[in-house]
Amino acid sequence: MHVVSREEMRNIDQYTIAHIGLGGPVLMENAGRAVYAALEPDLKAGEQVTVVIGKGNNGGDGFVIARLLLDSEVCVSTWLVADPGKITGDAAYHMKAYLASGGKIMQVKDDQEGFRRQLEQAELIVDALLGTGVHGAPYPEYSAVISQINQSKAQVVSIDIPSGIPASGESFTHPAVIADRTLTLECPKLAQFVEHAARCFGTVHVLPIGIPRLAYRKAGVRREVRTRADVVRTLPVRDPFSHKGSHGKGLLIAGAAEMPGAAFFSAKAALRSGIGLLKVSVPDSIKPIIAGRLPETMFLSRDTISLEGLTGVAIGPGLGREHHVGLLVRRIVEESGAMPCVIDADGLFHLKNHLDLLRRRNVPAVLSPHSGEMAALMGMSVKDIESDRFTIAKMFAEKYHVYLVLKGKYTLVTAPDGRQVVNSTGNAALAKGGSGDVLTGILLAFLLQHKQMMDAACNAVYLHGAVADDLVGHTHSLLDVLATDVIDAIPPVLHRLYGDIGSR
Ligand SMILES: NC(=O)C1=CN([C@@H]2O[C@H](COP(=O)(O)OP(=O)(O)OC[C@H]3O[C@@H](n4cnc5c(N)ncnc54)[C@H](O)[C@@H]3O)[C@@H](O)[C@H]2O)[C@@H](O)CC1
Ligand SMILES: Nc1ncnc2c1ncn2[C@@H]1O[C@H](COP(=O)(O)OP(=O)(O)O)[C@@H](O)[C@H]1O
Ligand SMILES: [K+]
Repeated sequence: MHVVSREEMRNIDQYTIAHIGLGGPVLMENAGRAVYAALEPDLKAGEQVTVVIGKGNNGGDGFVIARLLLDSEVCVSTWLVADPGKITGDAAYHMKAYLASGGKIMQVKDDQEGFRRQLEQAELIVDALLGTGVHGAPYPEYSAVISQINQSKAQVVSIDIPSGIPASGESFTHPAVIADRTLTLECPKLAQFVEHAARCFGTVHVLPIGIPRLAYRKAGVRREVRTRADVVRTLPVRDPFSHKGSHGKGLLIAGAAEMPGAAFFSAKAALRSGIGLLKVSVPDSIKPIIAGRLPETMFLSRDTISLEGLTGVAIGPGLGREHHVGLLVRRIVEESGAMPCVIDADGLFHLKNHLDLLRRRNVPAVLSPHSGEMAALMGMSVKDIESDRFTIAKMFAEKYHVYLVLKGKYTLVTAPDGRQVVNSTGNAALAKGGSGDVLTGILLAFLLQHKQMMDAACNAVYLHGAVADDLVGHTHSLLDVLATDVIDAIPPVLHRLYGDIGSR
């Protein structure tokens, strides 16, 4: 499933209309019908449904929905914020069809009191005020209606996007509808994955409206949401005659005297994720603790680290910030140029002023910062990163020729060529120390087993989140999931994914 900016969505619509020949009114009819079909199962006879309509094509969708509601058992009332005489194009076409079907239109500006009463009675509000075409803060008459909708006790369903939200995820301070549910047309817009905007969407359902895939290709969209089907299609399948050397020989350089856990989490997660052989390098002082818990690993002393015979390396979790550690990080990044190298946590800290090392590598490195680490790498604030993460991630990955795993609620993986994949799994149970270390281990193991680095990174992030979802869905709450729980719950999730592979 693609994820688009405002401009990309406009180009996709225009291509479909101009070159595929599906007219705007057809797409609008499809959109309205898809929304009606999504609403229908929950509609109750006699229910008060208020459709609030703006001047543009989002309002046009509203007219189609209102027309279909006319023939249902609900009581529909349709309120217009704009002047009907100013409605043009496809929206005017469907306004006419609505009126000709016996529908009535009220104008908010003509009957403010009636509108207030209507919202008080309403059980369901369909928000078709503003869609992807909004620019800047909603005009005063729209803002007033938005705040009335937000004060109402009715269920609010936004069409395409909660009205007022800038679709490309730009930061904003103006009012926007806070929906209980958003019925997104055709494909998700960037704003759905950007924190401030995302909070306004409620539950999201994406409704196809019949746009062919060719239109996405023509519009040059290279951004997707990872689905379970993508993961099942790309997980590595073991050759029955394979041996331990076939599944990667990795080295994990992690841990410090005061942070032994990080090395343990990454190592155990790598083992649970299928790595063939794992060597671990921790300071001698903590080796006995780690070795006692990880009998499956071999150990390399920090002073004699060599990459010979290895096929991949991960460096960073709990490493510490001393000067000599920085030298080690830079040496490893330079010497591992011909194999995958995951850089996380303190590894990123030490790389901050040496990012050019990344460009000299033959095999792109995989960096897995959270927003704070990304902000430090870029010399920006976390707020700046969060408000423009798609653009910043793309710029960084292209500039330094890396796979960037920008972690967060919707972890975003960006390839060196700018392709982007948004992860859809995971929950706030992962907002706890150690979760990132687990991901580093999964990343290392997957990079050494997948054919394509992008698939490896995306599948690792998907699995990490899916395990947290599985735990919270069955046995845990959002509070009590530990990094060790995530590691221990990898097997049942992988088991089910591999069960599905049987039929691929
Ligand atoms: N053929 C198409 O392009 C299709 C469009 N669709 C719908 O059309 C929407 C996009 O339509 P439009 O591009 O007409 O845009 P919108 O309906 O989102 O709104 C733009 C309209 O609002 C006005 N406007 C812009 N900024 C404003 C502001 N700050 N305050 C108040 N009014 C403002 C503009 O003058 C314009 O008339 C989508 O979100 C989707 O719901 C769907 O019907 C599918 C087909
Ligand atoms: N609210 C959340 N929803 C979904 N995933 C989350 C959330 N908070 C954190 N995560 C995930 O948990 C991991 C945390 O990584 P990180 O901050 O590096 O943790 P640590 O440094 O403690 O190991 C990331 O993969 C991140 O995407
Ligand atoms: K809307």
